[in-house]
Amino acid sequence: MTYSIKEIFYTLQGEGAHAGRPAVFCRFAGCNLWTGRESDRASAVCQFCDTDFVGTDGERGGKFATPAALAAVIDSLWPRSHAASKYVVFTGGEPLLQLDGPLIDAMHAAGFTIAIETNGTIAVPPGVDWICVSPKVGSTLVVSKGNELKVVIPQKDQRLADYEHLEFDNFFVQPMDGPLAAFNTTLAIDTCKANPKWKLSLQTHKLLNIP
Ligand SMILES: C[S@@+](CC[C@H](N)C(=O)[O-])C[C@H]1O[C@@H](n2cnc3c(N)ncnc32)[C@H](O)[C@@H]1O
Ligand SMILES: Nc1nc2[nH]cc(C(=O)O)c2c(=O)[nH]1
Ligand code: SF4
Ligand SMILES: [Mg+2]
Repeated sequence: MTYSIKEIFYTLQGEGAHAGRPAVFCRFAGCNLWTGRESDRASAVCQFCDTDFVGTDGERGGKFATPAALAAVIDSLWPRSHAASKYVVFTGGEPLLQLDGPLIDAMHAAGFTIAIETNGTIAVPPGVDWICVSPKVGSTLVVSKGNELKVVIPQKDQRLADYEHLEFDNFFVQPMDGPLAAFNTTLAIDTCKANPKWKLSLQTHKLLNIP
């Protein structure tokens, strides 16, 4: 299939259990919970998105006709002679609308460990090495196990207890960015202190002013 890619960049993973880890980010275009158009935000299932995932016009974005072509661009960003630590994060938009077995195989063939950031509404194909699920109130969660559950708080009608039985190795709350970011950060800290099942995930790339 042809992959529609918004942007590809090399940075540090900003969030979750791997915060600080060098990673190539591959951002797929499109999402199943919002069109990405501001005029649709108020009626979207997911209304708080901080990301432009519309189109293929970002850095190194485009339409890639084969897994090998996409894997080659991702691989070209990894520093030469440090092949042992190759790490790619597939995000979006919603990466599971496009990430498939042939692309997973191509990344593994190039020596990468593969992570995804997903909203959890679409099943994860076999072979993904690190699964981060960030559930959205109002959507149906179908991915009930993985490596980290990263819940953006607060969301209307959200109950953290609904997630605590799921099979994840790490449970994070991440403060919702936006006009109430400072309030939401205090709320997230208080949430973790009151219920230590949860750990704090900050969007450290925003604090550092890196992509
Ligand atoms: C842009 S999403 C793309 C991947 C996937 N669609 C998802 O929602 O997980 C990447 C991460 O950013 C989080 N995120 C999006 N908007 C946010 C905001 N305003 N504040 C905090 N985290 C946000 C998402 O919950 C998700 O964990
Ligand atoms: N540095 C950095 N870390 C991230 N972790 C998840 C991101 C995402 O947008 O999926 C992201 C991102 O956009 N930048
Ligand atoms: S599901 Fe993810 S990409 Fe889609 S609108 Fe929500 S945060 Fe953005
Ligand atoms: Mg982001």
